[in-house]
Amino acid sequence: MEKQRELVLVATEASAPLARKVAAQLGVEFSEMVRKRFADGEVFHAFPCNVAGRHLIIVGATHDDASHQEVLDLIAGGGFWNAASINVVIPFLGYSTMERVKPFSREIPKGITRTRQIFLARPGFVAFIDLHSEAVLHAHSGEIGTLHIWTDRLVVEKINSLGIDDYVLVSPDYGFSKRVARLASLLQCPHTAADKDRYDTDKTIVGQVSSVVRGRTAIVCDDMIRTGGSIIQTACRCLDAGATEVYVMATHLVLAGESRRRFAASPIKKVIGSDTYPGVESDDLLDVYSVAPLVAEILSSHFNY
Ligand SMILES: O=P(O)(O)OC[C@H]1O[C@@H](O)[C@H](O)[C@@H]1O
Repeated sequence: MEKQRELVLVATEASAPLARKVAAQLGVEFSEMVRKRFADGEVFHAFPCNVAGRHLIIVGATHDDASHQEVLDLIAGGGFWNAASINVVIPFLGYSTMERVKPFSREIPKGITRTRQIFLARPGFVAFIDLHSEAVLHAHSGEIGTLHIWTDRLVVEKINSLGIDDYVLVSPDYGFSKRVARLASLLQCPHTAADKDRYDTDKTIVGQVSSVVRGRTAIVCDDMIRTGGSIIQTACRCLDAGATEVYVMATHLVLAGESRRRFAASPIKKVIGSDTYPGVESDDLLDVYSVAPLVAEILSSHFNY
């Protein structure tokens, strides 16, 4: 088959489950990288097939340092073995919330510097999914094709599938309210935003929510859940303001530390999110949908299939 001959789809170790789903949707085989670990922790990588003259697709979240480095290694490897083009899909971009710094803070804007490392490895095309901020797209000088994929269509399908009649979308902060307003216009439902303040690395405080939620189901939407602090507080403010029940939804389910336990103890009805963050699967707490159909569609149109 033409497509199978022209494309090679590989992934970082952690993003292989998502990459398999993308490959199935795209109608190509998933090529598992050959990996061997040395006693000192160094990792040997080899492509399982010839990539020379073929379009290499690399799927890899950069959620931890090892995966970030693996993405860089796979891009460099594709160049070394003469892939016709190197195309990267980053389902979750690590450090994406550190994209701006306060004047004189001496902070390193790692959202920018780490994204720049990816661009400097010389891929031809990089696609990101539901970025915290599009500022990172400007971390290169223009010669690389970038695409920011919004998952609006999947979110709309998921909310419609819940079968709730009267609901309000709620953003935990004003920064995300533009996206929530866009989703609300697609779903033709009301929307509102809470007022969130981040006063320390993992600590936020969320103010009151408008009475538009009274007597309705509130669906709190955000780009990511890390500790769960922002979204759980927003859910509680919705109930304080008279919401009948609360669902929460975020693309990237990081779920760090004690967050699962906090959700289990919260009044939240369901935690909904996608499979961009490695290791996330549906269970008693989580309702996970896949971004694979959307990623496959984007890749098909990128390669003109
Ligand atoms: O409150 P937790 O879950 O720790 O962190 C997630 C929040 O931190 C923000 O920057 C994200 O956009 C999201 O609103």
